[in-house]
Amino acid sequence: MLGQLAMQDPVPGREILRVEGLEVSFDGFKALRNLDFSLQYGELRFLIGPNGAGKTTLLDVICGKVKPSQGQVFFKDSIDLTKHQEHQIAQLGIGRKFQAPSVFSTLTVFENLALSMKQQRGLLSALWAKTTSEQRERLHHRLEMIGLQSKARERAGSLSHGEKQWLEIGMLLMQEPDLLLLDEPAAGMTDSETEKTGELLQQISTHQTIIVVEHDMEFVRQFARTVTVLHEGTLLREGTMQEIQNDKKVAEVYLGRRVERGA
Ligand SMILES: Nc1ncnc2c1ncn2[C@@H]1O[C@H](COP(=O)(O)OP(=O)(O)OP(=O)(O)O)[C@@H](O)[C@H]1O
Repeated sequence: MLGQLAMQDPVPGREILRVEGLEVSFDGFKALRNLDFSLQYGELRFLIGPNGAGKTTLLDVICGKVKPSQGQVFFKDSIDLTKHQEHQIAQLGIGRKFQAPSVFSTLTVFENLALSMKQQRGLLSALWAKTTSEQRERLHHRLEMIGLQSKARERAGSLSHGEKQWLEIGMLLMQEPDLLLLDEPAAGMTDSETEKTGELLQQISTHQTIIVVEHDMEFVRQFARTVTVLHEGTLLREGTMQEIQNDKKVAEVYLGRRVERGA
């Protein structure tokens, strides 16, 4: 059942995700309230908002980490994610990456990717089993995509912070998710690493859909097509970065600060 649903073909121009009337309550405090949000296949959507706006909570609900007190989250039209557990949601095709990279530092880049392949085998048998030529092709394709071909045999622990982040994105891609949820993927990166990360996200979004929670407004300005602004647990504005930057209400909720890098 889960497998069948996960194999539905993406249809560009249609919704992959629809959130309706979402409410999340932590001991009576509403981190999300009456939130409606939708996303089309192939979007690279940036989610911004001041601290405590509810961005992480929204990703937590989508991936099943947090259960809402009200509302629904539909994936691919008919799958209500609120009715599924975290591991089932991962199987359905939603991958989550947290801010800090978590790679196996004593294994090589290649081994990290190989271990992450969508497969039925356990961790150890996956490590020792021979890869098929089709799998090797997929691995090399992802290595090339994340720009780590020349470092395939190096231990992941020796990579720079930026390279570890790309490796983790590559590991996520080995699971072939239809929707990726990324939490500040460029945090702590150098300018050139940040640029490469933006290009990588754009490349990924030619085949998959991405939601990025981001605080770095320069990064958002450079790579966002559509930006969603959350404030106090609900949707404040949605539009291009230019529209968002010129919006008085958005400027207000950022406490009068200009919407600048690190805001
Ligand atoms: N497990 C929890 N228990 C109690 N309150 C929580 C919990 N998780 C989040 N909150 C509260 O819910 C609100 C929204 O938090 P959330 O982390 O989603 O915001 P955010 O927009 O991601 O903020 P930031 O940009 O600072 O990460 C905050 O006021 C936060 O303190």
